[in-house]
Amino acid sequence: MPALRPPLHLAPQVGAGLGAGALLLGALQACARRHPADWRGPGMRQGLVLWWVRRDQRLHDNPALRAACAEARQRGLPLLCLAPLPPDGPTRWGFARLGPHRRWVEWQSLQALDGQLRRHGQRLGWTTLTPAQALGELAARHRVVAVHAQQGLAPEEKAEEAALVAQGLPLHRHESGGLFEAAALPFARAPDTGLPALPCSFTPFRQALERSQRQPGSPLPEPQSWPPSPAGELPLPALQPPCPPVDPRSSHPYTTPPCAPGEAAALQHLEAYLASPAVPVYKKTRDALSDPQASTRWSPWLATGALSPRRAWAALDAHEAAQGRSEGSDWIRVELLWREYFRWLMAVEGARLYHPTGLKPGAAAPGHDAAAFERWCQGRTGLPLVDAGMRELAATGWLSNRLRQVCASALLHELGGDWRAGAAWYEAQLLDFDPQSNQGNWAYIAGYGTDPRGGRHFDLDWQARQHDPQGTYRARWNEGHQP
Ligand SMILES: Cc1cc2nc3c(=O)[nH]c(=O)nc-3n(C[C@H](O)[C@H](O)[C@H](O)COP(=O)(O)OP(=O)(O)OC[C@H]3O[C@@H](n4cnc5c(N)ncnc54)[C@H](O)[C@@H]3O)c2cc1C
Repeated sequence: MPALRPPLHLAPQVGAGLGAGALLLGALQACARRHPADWRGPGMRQGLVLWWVRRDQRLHDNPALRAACAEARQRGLPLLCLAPLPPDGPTRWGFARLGPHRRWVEWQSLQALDGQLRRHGQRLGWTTLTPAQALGELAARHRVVAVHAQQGLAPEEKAEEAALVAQGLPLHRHESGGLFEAAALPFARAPDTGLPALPCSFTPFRQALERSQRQPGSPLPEPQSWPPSPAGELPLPALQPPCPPVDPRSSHPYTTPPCAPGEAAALQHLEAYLASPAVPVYKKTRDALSDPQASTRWSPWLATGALSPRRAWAALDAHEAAQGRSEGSDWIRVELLWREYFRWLMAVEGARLYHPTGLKPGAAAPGHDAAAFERWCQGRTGLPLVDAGMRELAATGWLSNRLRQVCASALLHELGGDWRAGAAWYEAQLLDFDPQSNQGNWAYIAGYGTDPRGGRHFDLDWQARQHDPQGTYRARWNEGHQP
């Protein structure tokens, strides 16, 4: 086996942290030089099976991982688990695509997955190269007999898959990350794509599911038997980004164990939340601005895939079986169905969700006031509730659902900003960034999505009186700041 060649291209280096470590294949090469035997093992000559890790960073309920393990074992080949990091680089709006909180959380989530895999004699390799670059490089040196991966939904994810297929890589896509597979939905499916004929808004989607009485599939168990990892050391370059300072006001301190990224913390949190008295009152508390018990806080783990939504749904079933159904448990399911709806909307509409007028081609295109957008990002709009929210987001990577709506509405309606710029800012900042939920919610509020009322304009004074009557939240985040 020849030593690994230098990478064809290196991912762009943006700032410090992960961007500065865009050198996996460089490190692979160095590793191969240090361990010349490592990448010449019989397994590698005969071939290998790959699990391409995407937004499914877990061992439980993971069809792609299970298929990769089964195929590797059946063929007697090693399994390589490889995770290209999320795309980084400057956005068209003038800021980096990965903000410091998300960057660190993405990294920690992979570290946690590596820890889980090591319990089974496996390890995780990662790269800041694109999937096509990284897997192409691998395939140039090793016989990659199969690549198993979670099926992508967003246009960028689909383009990544197309680039692998164009290189002749044997890609197997697995539906995962949602509650339902396409075939289990109660809607007709397009013969060419297999995609469902989705109702035009959320309520008929939910009602059709309720009428059909269809339930999400049961979560799959972890793989029972594991193939060997490729012989020798996996290249694990030291890419760790700096840990952002923990703001003592954070309501989701992701550097502390209960909120830490990864599957183990996700499952512990799921259990703890459902064992708490928070579930029955969820519908009444969910709009709170900063109380960590007010809503489930499952989204950061759902976003990386450390938690499967089917596992969360099944845990709710078990909770109800033991403690009874409640308004709160019903409503958590409704919210999980919102997530599901936006997944299918992205699958069906794809790139249209990124057009200036989204799903409303005849509508007036949004304007954009760049200076006002900048003030919005920095929390200097002079609108106290919005400024407080935007400061919390920048300082902690978290924002309650209510404030996500309020701040989005203010950007669009008070500040004349483009909804796509707002969506890009949330993408960079949110710990729980998820392409479907983010783009779908932004389009909805902007009136370019599936809101039957044509978009939302929140009355800021009313929102402040209703959700921050004493001004505590505004004081917490605005004190000491000039607008
Ligand atoms: C403009 C805007 C952008 C958003 N961007 C994201 C995003 O990038 N990632 C993300 O996960 N959520 C996003 N949301 C949805 C929602 O704000 C978060 O899912 C929720 O605040 C997460 O907190 P939680 O886990 O405590 O939610 P809960 O209130 O406990 O809800 C339980 C789960 O249901 C799902 N859910 C709840 N509300 C929504 C919703 N409106 N749309 C889709 N799914 C929902 C989430 O998976 C959530 O974890 C966005 C909402 C808005 C208005």
